[in-house]
Amino acid sequence: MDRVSLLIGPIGQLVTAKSMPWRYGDPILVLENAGIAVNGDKITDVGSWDSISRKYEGKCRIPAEESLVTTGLVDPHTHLLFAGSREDELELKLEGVPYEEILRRGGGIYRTVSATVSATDDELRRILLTRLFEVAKYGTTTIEVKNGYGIDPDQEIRLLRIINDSSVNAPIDIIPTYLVHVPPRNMDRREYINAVINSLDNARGLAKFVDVFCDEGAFTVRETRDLFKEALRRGFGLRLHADEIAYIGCSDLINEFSIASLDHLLNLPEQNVRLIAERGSVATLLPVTILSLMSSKRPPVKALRNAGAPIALGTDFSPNSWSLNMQYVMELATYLLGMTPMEVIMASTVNAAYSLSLRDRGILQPGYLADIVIWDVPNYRWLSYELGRNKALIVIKRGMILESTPSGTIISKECT
Ligand SMILES: N=CN[C@@H](CCC(=O)O)C(=O)O
Repeated sequence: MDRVSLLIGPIGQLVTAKSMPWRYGDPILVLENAGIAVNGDKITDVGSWDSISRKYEGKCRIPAEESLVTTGLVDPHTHLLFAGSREDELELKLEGVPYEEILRRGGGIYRTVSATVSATDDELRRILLTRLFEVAKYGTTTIEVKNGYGIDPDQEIRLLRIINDSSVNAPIDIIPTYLVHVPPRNMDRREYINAVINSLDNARGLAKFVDVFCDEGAFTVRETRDLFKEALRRGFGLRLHADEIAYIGCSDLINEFSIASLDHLLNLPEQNVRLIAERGSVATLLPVTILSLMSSKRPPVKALRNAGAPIALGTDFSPNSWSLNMQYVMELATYLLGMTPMEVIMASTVNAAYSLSLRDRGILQPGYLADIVIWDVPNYRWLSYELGRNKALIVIKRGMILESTPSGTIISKECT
C-alpha cells in the first residue's frame, strides 16, 4: 500500500472536468462513491473509493459520504485592493443615475482612488488580507487581484507591491493584474498613457497580466491598443474589460491581440462571440455587476455556448459590486443568466483557471494541485440551486486544510 498525506473518501459525488478549457457539451467526470488520494500539495489519484482505499494508506482521512466534492473555486476578476466604500451611491443608482454619470461627476472609481491613495501600506495590507481570508471560507482557492485605484502610475506600482507582499500570508494563491482603470481628470490623456507605459517596466515581476477598462467614460480602443502593444512587448498576458457600459469597439481588439480573457460583455456584438471562440480566448461573465449596475442587459450566454467559447465566472468584487462570494456568483449565473448547474461549476473552476493561464489546477486528476472543496450539499445541482448560504464545508489548499479560528481568520494545518 502506498502512503499518502491525505485520503478523501468515501465521497458522495465527485465532479470534475476532464480537460481544459471546458466547452458546453464536453465530457465531465461524475463519480459516486469516489475517493481522492493527496500527497503533499498534489493529487496522486482519483477513482472509486473501493480502489483508492485498497491502494493507499492516508496519514489522515476525511470522510465525505454526504458531500459533493469539486476542485477549489477560482475567481478570475477582482478589484480586491481598495480603501473605503460607496454605499451612499446606492440611492443615486435607485434614482436612475447611471454608473458612467456618477463617474463623470467625480464619484465612483475616482472617489475610491482618493480613499485608497490616502491609506497607508499597512492599512491596505490589512484590508486585503481580511478579504482574502473571507474569500477562502467560500471555497475560492485561487484569486486574481487587480490594482487600479491608484491612477498615478507610482501609486499603481505601490498597490501591485502590496498585492505581491500579501501573497506571503495569504491562505490562497493570488494572481496579480496591472489594471489601467480610468484616465486621471487633471492630466492630458496622451501624457498619462505614456506615463503608464513607462511604469510597465517597473511592473515586471509584479503582475502577470495587463488589463484595460476599455469603455465609454474610460479608455478608447486606440488607447487600449497602444497599451496592449507595449504590455505585450514586455511579456505581460492581456485581459480586457470589454463592452460593459456600451459597445465602442473594444471587443474588436480580439482580432489584433491574443487576449486571455474578455470580461463583462453586456454589449458584445454577435460577430465577436464567434471570434472569442476562434481566438482561444475566454468570456468571463460577472453577474453580481449586472445587479449592481441595475442593468437589464445580459451577456449572450446561449450564443457563446453555441459558438464553443469557454465561459468563466468571477465576482468582480469592487466598491461597486460588493461580494467576495463565488457561490453567490454561481447562483446568479444560474437564475439570472440561465447557465446550467454543471456549466456554472466548470465556469468557476477549470475555465476560470484557464482564463488566468493556469494549467496546474481546476481539475481533479493526478498531478494537479490539491485544491479541493468538500461541500455541504449532496450533489452538483444543489450548489447553484440553494441561495444565500455558505455551502463550503472543508476547503483544502495545496493539500492543507484551511480552518477558521475563533478570531475569524483562517490558518492552514496539516491533518494529523
Ligand atoms: N468597470 C470597471 N471596473 C470595475 C468597477 C470598479 C468600480 O466601480 O470601482 C468593474 O469591473 O466592474
